[in-house]
Amino acid sequence: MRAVQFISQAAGRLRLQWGDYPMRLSAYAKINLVLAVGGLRPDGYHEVETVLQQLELHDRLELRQAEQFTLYTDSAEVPHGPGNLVWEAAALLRERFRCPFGADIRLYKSIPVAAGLGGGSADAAATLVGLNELWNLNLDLETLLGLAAELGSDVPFFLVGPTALARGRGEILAPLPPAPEMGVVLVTPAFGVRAAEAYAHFDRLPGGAPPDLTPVLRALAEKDRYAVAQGLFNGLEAAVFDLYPEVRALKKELGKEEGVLGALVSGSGPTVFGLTADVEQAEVVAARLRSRGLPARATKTRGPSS
Ligand SMILES: C[C@@](CO)(OP(=O)(O)O)[C@H](O)COP(=O)(O)OP(=O)(O)OC[C@H]1O[C@@H](n2ccc(N)nc2=O)[C@H](O)[C@@H]1O
Ligand SMILES: Nc1ncnc2c1ncn2[C@@H]1O[C@H](COP(=O)(O)OP(=O)(O)O)[C@@H](O)[C@H]1O
Repeated sequence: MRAVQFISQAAGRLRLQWGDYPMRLSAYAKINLVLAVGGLRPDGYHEVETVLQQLELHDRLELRQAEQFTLYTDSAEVPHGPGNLVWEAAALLRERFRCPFGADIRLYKSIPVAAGLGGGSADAAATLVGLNELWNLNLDLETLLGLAAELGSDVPFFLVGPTALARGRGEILAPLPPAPEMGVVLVTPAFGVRAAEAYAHFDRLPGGAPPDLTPVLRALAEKDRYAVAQGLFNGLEAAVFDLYPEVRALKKELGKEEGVLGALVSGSGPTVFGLTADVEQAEVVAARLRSRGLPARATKTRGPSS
């Protein structure tokens, strides 16, 4: 892993601001522009090669020093204690570094849960960064990346963003040039899909040809949003469609919309995203879809300094 390359970028990746009290962080969602899935490994994970891109859509966290450790969240869809990735990240730090400290953490969810948008992973990464500051642990990025990988395959990416290539089970990162700014329409059905379920079903289906990542990597380097949209690929998509045919229908609907340059299921789904030239176009498309009763929202890609 080229973790060292990321050290100087660390703090800027998660928007981190704290005055006297409390510390506030934003935890940004992701989409997978490309997700190539390889073989099942002896440890139960699949080899992947994926281009991850952060979005402006984000959860918010507030942290402050306290005697005990407590977690409040405004979402009824995530655990309010153990099992919440915020709780798990804090527990890992406390146990590994024998931290005697407590904290009150408030988590305000905006990223849909179990939607393929990496919300839990983003929250976990933000918690690692926030508590590292709050508790003065002085852990370097390489250490944080290792802890992040223990919490989940996608968590390390959220320490670096906004655009990266991930390999292995998702934890081996290489930076990529930030994507050109694009509008993103998200259509998220009311049900969730677990990553384990999508990968397990992938194993039951016949394998396809592995995609060539070169066009998307070139498109990112050239900041060519049309070529990025042309290169979209998700190896889990067929499994998600097979399990949930309504997701295939949603992708068709979104792909037909004027102004949508390309559409794809994000990660293990069920969110389908559509790329547009800018956020204004994404808002127009999302409003049109909402007027037809579809659960759509607009956001945009996150850039290096946003
Ligand atoms: C599919 C992806 C695409 O970015 O994300 P989501 O769309 O779910 O957010 C990731 O691979 C999900 O990453 P993450 O959600 O962190 O997964 P983990 O908690 O590490 O693993 C959950 C389960 O998914 C399966 N898994 C995960 C990653 C991987 N490379 N191979 C796998 O087979 C395993 O069954 C594992 O037990
Ligand atoms: N802070 C959190 N936010 C979202 N989901 C969480 C969180 N903590 C634990 N989870 C659990 O993690 C699972 C995956 O959620 P999420 O990260 O939103 O989805 P995905 O892996 O599809 O991107 C869900 O079952 C959810 O209950």
